[in-house]
Amino acid sequence: MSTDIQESKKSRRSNTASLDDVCISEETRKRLLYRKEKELKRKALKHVRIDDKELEKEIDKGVIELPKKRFYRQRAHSNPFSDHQLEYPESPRHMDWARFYPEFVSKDSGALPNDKRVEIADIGCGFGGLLVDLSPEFPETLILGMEIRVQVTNYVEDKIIALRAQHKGTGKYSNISVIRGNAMKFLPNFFEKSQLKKMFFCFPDPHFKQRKHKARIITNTLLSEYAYVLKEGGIIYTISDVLDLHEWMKSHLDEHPLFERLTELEEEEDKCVQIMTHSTEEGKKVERNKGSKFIACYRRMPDS
Ligand SMILES: C[S@@+](CC[C@H](N)C(=O)[O-])C[C@H]1O[C@@H](n2cnc3c(N)ncnc32)[C@H](O)[C@@H]1O
Repeated sequence: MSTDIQESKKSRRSNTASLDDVCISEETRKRLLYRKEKELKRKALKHVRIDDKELEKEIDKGVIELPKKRFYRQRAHSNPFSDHQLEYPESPRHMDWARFYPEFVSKDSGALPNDKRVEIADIGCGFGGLLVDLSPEFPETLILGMEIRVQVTNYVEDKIIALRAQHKGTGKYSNISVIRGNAMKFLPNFFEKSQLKKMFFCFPDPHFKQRKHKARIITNTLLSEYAYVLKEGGIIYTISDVLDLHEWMKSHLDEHPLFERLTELEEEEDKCVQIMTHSTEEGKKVERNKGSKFIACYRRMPDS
């Protein structure tokens, strides 16, 4: 760990030098430097327990601050069909989740206990507001955000590192993590059959044009994959400010034999509905613009 931090400082110095040699605007230079510095820190600090001595020194120096969103901006859309050189495990058995939730690792075995698996997934988690708000509601449940955009994933990862560090000793935020991934391609590589209790689809990309509808994250084929990773009684939560997309998600879920809509009362009383309505960054933007939010939640039915 200490070697990692020394390496990170050394490499930070050499990267600063190389940026001096190229012709870029001051703003770009600042953003690149910020990203590089955060990347090095992320590499050094991620996947460590918060009681680690070296990390404590960094925290005491006040180095672990919340990331600044403006340095992580990137194009709003990422093509879910292109090959992003994403890393994904051969199968869920090949996934080492211990690195993502180090506070839950058993000291004896050095691994996560058998009953500790990701059970809540926020698909297309964006800047991670939902993860942060779900964390205290389900402190013993492992929650994962999956996000396709690199810089956005980096932001969420840096935010979780900072939050864990700022709340060291309390265990807070140790149950949330994020992974870069394309949920439309590799979900069964990450999750076993019937593993998940809840899946969130908050303000998914609307892909307005008809010829782009196939890129929507809810389709018949994808719903069958979601049904595969969800356990019976598990719930899919959807929310959107785009009525057309809401109707699209509803009609596909209504038509699918393995999903049934929650009753109005069930939706009203579900605390996750309250949380997802107000906690995501897109949801907050919709609120600021006085837009509408359309919600539909569906239960995974038993296999017939
Ligand atoms: C409009 S944003 C909503 C973000 C967040 N859920 C919120 O409500 O603030 C949609 C997000 O889904 C991500 N996304 C789109 N397709 C994806 C895919 N196939 N797998 C994972 N993430 C995806 C996008 O990069 C984007 O961050």
